[in-house]
Amino acid sequence: MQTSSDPKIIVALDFPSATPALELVDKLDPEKCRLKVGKELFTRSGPQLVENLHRKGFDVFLDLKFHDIPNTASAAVAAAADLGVWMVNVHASGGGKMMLACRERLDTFGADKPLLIAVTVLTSMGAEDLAGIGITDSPEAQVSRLATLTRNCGLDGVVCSAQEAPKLKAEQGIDFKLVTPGIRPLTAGKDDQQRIMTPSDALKAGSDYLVIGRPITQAADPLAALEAIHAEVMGL
Ligand SMILES: O=C(O)c1cc(=O)[nH]c(=O)n1[C@@H]1O[C@H](COP(=O)(O)O)[C@@H](O)[C@H]1O
Repeated sequence: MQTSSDPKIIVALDFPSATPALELVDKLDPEKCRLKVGKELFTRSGPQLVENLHRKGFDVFLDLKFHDIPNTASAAVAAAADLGVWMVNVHASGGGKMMLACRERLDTFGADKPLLIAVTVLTSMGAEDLAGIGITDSPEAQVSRLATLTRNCGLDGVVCSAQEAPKLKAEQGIDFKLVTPGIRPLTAGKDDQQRIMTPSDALKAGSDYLVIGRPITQAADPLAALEAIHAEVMGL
């Protein structure tokens, strides 16, 4: 499923339960943003909440970052497709066999299947964090490696930092979708993110979709925060 417009902003509904999430959602316009349901909210409120968001007219990115053996991960993305979500993700570090199995399984769903994307290097990680898990390449090099693997497995794009977007667009081509969290307006704090960029700079760098959570959800006036970001990116 997809709305008629193609909103670039994906609001991360990182709330502890459905009630505060829906309080915000009821003020939002599905023509201006999409919604992301992640691990916390899905674990509490599950498929019923996703169905509710669909009834309200929103595209949903189900962000459960599957990372498992090919059989289990591909069954999980099929369950996401049954829910009718717009986008679903896996961890590229789950490897080529896992991603190929997910691709093949989703292809059985025909034209309405969700976009399938892979997380490269989490935007909360820097070079030191990578070294801690035995990866001595820079985040940029590791993102490129995982993006190439992802594209070779036929996935639709990757989750990465907007800092890597120019390089990835050049390497992977214009149609390979770049979904970028770690978006911070100049006035917002960094929180636990490391590889960050402002909304307008991210779009200029080549991001296709901006994932934005706390700068909107924790703002004193979330709707005003979203409107300000929307105005910033619409001017581009
Ligand atoms: O897959 C994601 O959405 C994701 C990948 C990544 O590398 N970094 C990242 O922050 N995210 C998600 O994007 C959102 C960012 O939220 P804020 O940091 O509050 O804007 C969170 O819901 C994260 O789970």
